[in-house]
Amino acid sequence: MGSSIAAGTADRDFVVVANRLPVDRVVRPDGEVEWRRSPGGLVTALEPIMQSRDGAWIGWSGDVDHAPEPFESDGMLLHAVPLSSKEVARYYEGFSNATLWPLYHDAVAPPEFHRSWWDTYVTVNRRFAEAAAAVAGQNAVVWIQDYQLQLVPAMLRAQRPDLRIGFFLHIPFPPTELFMQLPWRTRIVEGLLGADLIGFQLPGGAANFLRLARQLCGLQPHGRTVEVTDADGEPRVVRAEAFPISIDTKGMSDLSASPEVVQRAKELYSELGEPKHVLLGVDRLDYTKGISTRLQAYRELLEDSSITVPDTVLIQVATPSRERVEHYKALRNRIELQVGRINGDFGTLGHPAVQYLHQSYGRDELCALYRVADVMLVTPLRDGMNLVAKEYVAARTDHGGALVLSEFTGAAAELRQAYQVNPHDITHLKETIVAALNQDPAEGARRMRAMRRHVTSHDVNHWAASFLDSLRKTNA
Ligand SMILES: Nc1nc2c(ncn2[C@@H]2O[C@H](COP(=O)(O)OP(=O)(O)O)[C@@H](O)[C@H]2O)c(=O)[nH]1
Ligand SMILES: O=P(O)(O)OC[C@H]1O[C@H](O[C@H]2O[C@H](CO)[C@@H](O)[C@H](O)[C@H]2O)[C@H](O)[C@@H](O)[C@@H]1O
Repeated sequence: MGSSIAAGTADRDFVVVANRLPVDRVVRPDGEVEWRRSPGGLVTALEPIMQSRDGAWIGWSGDVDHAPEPFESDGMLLHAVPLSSKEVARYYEGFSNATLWPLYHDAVAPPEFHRSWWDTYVTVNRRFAEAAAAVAGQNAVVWIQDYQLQLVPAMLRAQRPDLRIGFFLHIPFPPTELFMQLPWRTRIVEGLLGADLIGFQLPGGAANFLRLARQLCGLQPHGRTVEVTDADGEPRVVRAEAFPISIDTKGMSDLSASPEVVQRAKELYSELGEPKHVLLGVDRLDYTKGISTRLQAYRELLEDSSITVPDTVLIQVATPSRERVEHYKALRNRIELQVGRINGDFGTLGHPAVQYLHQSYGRDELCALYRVADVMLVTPLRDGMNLVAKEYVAARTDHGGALVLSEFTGAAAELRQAYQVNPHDITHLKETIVAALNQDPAEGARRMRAMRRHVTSHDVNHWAASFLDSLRKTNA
C-alpha cells in the first residue's frame, strides 16, 4: 500500500505529529515490504479530516536505523521520522517510558532520571518539530500527540509562528507535587506552552498544568487560559482544557453485531466448556493496569470458594508491550508466577482457572471475547482514559455483561453506571466482582444501556471535532 513521493513540500493543511505512524511494516512472504494500517480510534477519527484537508501524519515507523521515504497512503502523506537504536533506548524506552510514563502515572513504579535520556529526548523532539515545519503549509493546523513529544509545540512555534498548534496528552498529567520531581520540569511546561490549545483527558490534568505554569513560569492563569509572550514580543493565549478521548463506537458496535463475531463468540463459549461465569481482562502488559491486584482478588475468591473452577474462568489477554524496559520485564515475571500458582492450586485437568494469553489478537477475536465476558475487569492503578472499558460497552449490543471499572481511570468520570472500585482495596474489589457476577439481569441491562448512550454520543469523532473546534477559536 502507498506510493513514494518527494519529501519537504510544505503544503499540507492539517498535520498530525505522533510518536508512531498509523501503519505497521509487514514483510510479505515474497520479501516485499508493505505498510498496513494499524487499527486505532485516532486514525479512524482523523482519516476523514486528513482526506478532506490534504493531511499528513508524522511519526516513527517502529523500525530502528531506517525510515521509508515519505509516501501517500489512504489520502494522507505519511512522513517517517528515523530513530537510531541508541535513540530508541534513550528517547522511547528511557525518557518516555521509564521516566515520564511512571512519573505521570502516580509514580506507581519509581521513575528514573538520566541526563543522557533527557538530551536524547530533546534531540528527537527537535527532529519531529523540523519534520512538521517542513511539511505544514502556511497557517496550517498541526496537532501534536502525547507525552513523547512535549517539547515539539515550542520548538515548532519558534520555526513556524504562522501555524495553529494543538497538543493532546493521552496519559494523566500528574499533581504538581509529583511533577516537581522532574529535573527538567520548567522545560517541559515551556515546551507545552508553545501550543495554542493543550488538551487533557480530565479537567484535573488541565488544572495541574495551569498551576505549574504559575509556579514554574510565573504566569497568571485566568480560568482555563494563560497569556504568554512569544519571541517576537507578541502576546498569545494558551488554553488548557479537558477533551476525554473515545472510540469508534459505531464501528465496534457494528463489528460486534456482525454474524461472524456473534458466531465466533458462540464458538469461544463452547471451547471454554460453557462455564457459568466468564471474566475478562484485556490490557497491554503494563504495571499501571492493575493486573496483579486483579489476580490477587481472583485468587482470594477461589480460596474462599466464592467462585469455583470449572464454573468460572478468567481470561487475561496481556498484550506484549515495551518488552526491553526493566519494569516491564519484572512485571511479566511477577504476573506469570501469579498465574502459574493460581492454575497450579485451583485448575483442574483441561480447565485452568486463568486462561493467560501473552499475545496480540485480531480485532474480531477481541470483539468476540467482549461478547462472551459476563464481567469485564478494568482495574488500573492509574490510566489516562482506558479505551478497553469503552470498547466493552460498545460491543455489548445485547445489553448484557457487567463492567468493573477502577475509579483511577479517565473512563470512570464518564461511565458512572459501571461497578466502580478502588483497586487498592482488595476486599472491596472482591465484593464488587461478586456483585457484578450476580447482578440482576434487568439492572445490568439498565446500566449497560445508560453507558452505551454515553459512548454513542461521545465517540472519537466527537472528541476530535471538539478539540479542533476549540483550537480554531483559540487566538482566532
Ligand atoms: N487488536 C488488538 N487490540 C488490542 C489488543 N490488546 C489491546 N488492544 C487495543 O489497544 C487499545 C488499548 O487502549 P487503552 O485501553 O486506552 O490502553 P493503552 O494500551 O494504555 O492505550 C484498545 O483499543 C484495545 O482494543 C490486542 O491483543 N489486539
Ligand atoms: O506506543 P506504545 O509504547 O506501544 O504504547 C501504546 C500507547 O499507550 C498509551 O495509551 C494512552 O492513550 C490511550 C488513548 O488516549 C488512553 O486510553 C490510555 O489511557 C493511555 O495510556 C500512550 O499514551 C500512547 O502514546 C501509546 O501509543
